[in-house]
Amino acid sequence: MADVRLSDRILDRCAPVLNTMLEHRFVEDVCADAVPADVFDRYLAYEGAFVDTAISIFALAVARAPDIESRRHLIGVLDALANVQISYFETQFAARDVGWDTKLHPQAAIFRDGMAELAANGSFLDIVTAMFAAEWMYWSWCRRAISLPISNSDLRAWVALHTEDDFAEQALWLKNAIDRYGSDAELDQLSAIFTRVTELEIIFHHAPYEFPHDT
Ligand SMILES: Cc1ncc(C[n+]2csc(CCO)c2C)c(N)n1
Repeated sequence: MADVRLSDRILDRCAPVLNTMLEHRFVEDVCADAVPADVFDRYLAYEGAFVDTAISIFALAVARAPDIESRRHLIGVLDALANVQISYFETQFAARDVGWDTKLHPQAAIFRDGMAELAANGSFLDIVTAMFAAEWMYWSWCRRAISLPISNSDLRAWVALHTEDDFAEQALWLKNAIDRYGSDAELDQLSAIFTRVTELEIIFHHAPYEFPHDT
């Protein structure tokens, strides 16, 4: 076991919950080209809010990073979030009935608040692991989905964004950072964070299907 990387041990430990997320109705609907239009609209509103939150989370990671190499990399992530991902939502929202001011479904708010809390209270490695869970999961299912027909070109573009080299490198950087900065003694703690994030993801991806909501 000694030669198995910490990040792979975490993935192994968390495989059941990760697989549950990878089989989520939303993922299955994307792969079956069957996401209802109103579900996609609400998903985009909640996603846009999360990408905005992700900027704050990565900013905390920059603040707590142990060296300049990590800081440089994470500042690049912040740049991509602010100038590539947010731009995608600006274009989408201009053409739709939803936007930055759309009220979050309570379950989308649970995800946002849970992620923000993990970051606020977590160490550099805790934050890296939380975002590794979120990015690795998207990279995994989007690679599957991109080889299937997706008739909505906006949804297709969103899936494609998560299969590009830049995104893959980012997910791999997080994975490698766990191995570089973590130790086996942290396996339990980091696996708990990975599990918690993936549970929050499952809650988040139910939200666009549950409408109307009145809270
Ligand atoms: C709900 C949700 N979970 C994970 C991702 C994947 N993802 C794409 S960009 C980004 C932030 C940093 O790059 C993350 C985590 C997502 N988009 N939405």
